[in-house]
Amino acid sequence: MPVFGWWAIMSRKTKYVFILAILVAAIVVTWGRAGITKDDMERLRREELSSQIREALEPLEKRLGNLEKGSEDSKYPKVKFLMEKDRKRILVTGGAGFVGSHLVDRLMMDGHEVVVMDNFFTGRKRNVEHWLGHENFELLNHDVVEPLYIEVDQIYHLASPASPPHYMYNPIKTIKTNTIGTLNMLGLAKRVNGRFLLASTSEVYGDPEVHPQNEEYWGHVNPIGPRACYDEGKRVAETMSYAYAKQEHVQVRVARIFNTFGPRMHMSDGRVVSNFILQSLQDQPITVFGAGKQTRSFQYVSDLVNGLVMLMNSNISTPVNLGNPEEHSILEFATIIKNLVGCKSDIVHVKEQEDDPQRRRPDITKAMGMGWQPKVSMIEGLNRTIEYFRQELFQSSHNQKMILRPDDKLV
Ligand SMILES: O=C(O)[C@H]1O[C@H](OP(=O)(O)OP(=O)(O)OC[C@H]2O[C@@H](n3ccc(=O)[nH]c3=O)[C@H](O)[C@@H]2O)[C@H](O)[C@@H](O)[C@@H]1O
Repeated sequence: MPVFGWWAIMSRKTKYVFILAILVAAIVVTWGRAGITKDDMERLRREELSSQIREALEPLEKRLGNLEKGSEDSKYPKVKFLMEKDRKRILVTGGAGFVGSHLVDRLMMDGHEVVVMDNFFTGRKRNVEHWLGHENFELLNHDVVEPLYIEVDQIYHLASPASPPHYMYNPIKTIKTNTIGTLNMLGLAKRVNGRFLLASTSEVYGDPEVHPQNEEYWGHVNPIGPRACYDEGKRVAETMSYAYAKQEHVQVRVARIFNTFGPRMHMSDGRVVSNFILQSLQDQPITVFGAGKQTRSFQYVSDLVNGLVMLMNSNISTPVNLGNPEEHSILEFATIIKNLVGCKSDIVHVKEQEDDPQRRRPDITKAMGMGWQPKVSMIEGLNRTIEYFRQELFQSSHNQKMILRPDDKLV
């Protein structure tokens, strides 16, 4: 039907409504065109676009935030939170060394503030690298032979080379470290009224005539032999500690540490455990010095660390042996390591060392009296250490450095 036909049959009222609707539509279109400019359209388009981008980015930002938070949490091993009154400021001299770094891990994880002082002669930055930047941690490149003025509550004085080839390498420096270095640290303990723990050694017993060695034994040391720089250095360090205790009322603790081993020993440490393990892992001859009848008793490093912390916080001011009494001849020990590694190395006998102590085993009755005893068996400790050196060899052959954190399975 033509349009005019419709118009003809529409009622008058419908015609008015129809005309009104057309007018309103025309006005809206004209006003709309005049009111919304091109710029407005562009702005609206941009706003729409940015809100779409924001919507798309929001979940990504959230995920990124979570990832950052996660990596922040796991950047450092977990430390306890200690109230101000319980938190101590603790100096560890030689804190980047083998034993020192394990002690630092323990003190950090217990929630204390730890200052590590090391001259990096035998210590390595990578032993404490996992704490760099932590608010409770400070690393000082400082030689203990120079005085240090800081404020601390406790001092663990471990600074000194401890492996025979290292301490014999520069005997005068070893003597200075153990005498002047110890005097400096005792002076600091006196000034700040702090507690001082000396890492002494089973070497104060020399080549012992008493077996096993208890703390009452005065020792049998050659004062002019090749080991004297260390043995006599530690003996006079003990003497100085008790002089400061008597004269200046410094609170001193003395740990006589017996042979200790574990991860983070230096590849060129030169002591028997690292030598035998590295030789076995590389199918090289295992070098027993002399006939190998001399004995040693080996403790795992975590047991030593427990003992050091316990002793520091005990009220025992006289010397305490810390060691594992399980005794083996060095020849037996070579066979044990060879079997654990499962290698083809030959055991060879090379020239014996001058003044090498023939028997060594701690009497730990006194340490047990303070509630301490070794928990890690020699075999278990050796397996962990073998694994550590296996990884160390692999990484160094790939030009990578081995960093062992306390929350890694090995420790
Ligand atoms: O490990 C330690 O904690 C101690 O190590 C040394 O004392 P030492 O018992 O002579 O340590 P090693 O050099 O490991 O020697 C142990 C025995 O193994 C022998 N050895 C060592 C190395 C080697 O390749 N082959 C070998 O037969 C040595 O002659 C010695 O009889 C230090 O002098 C101590 O201060 C330190 O506390």
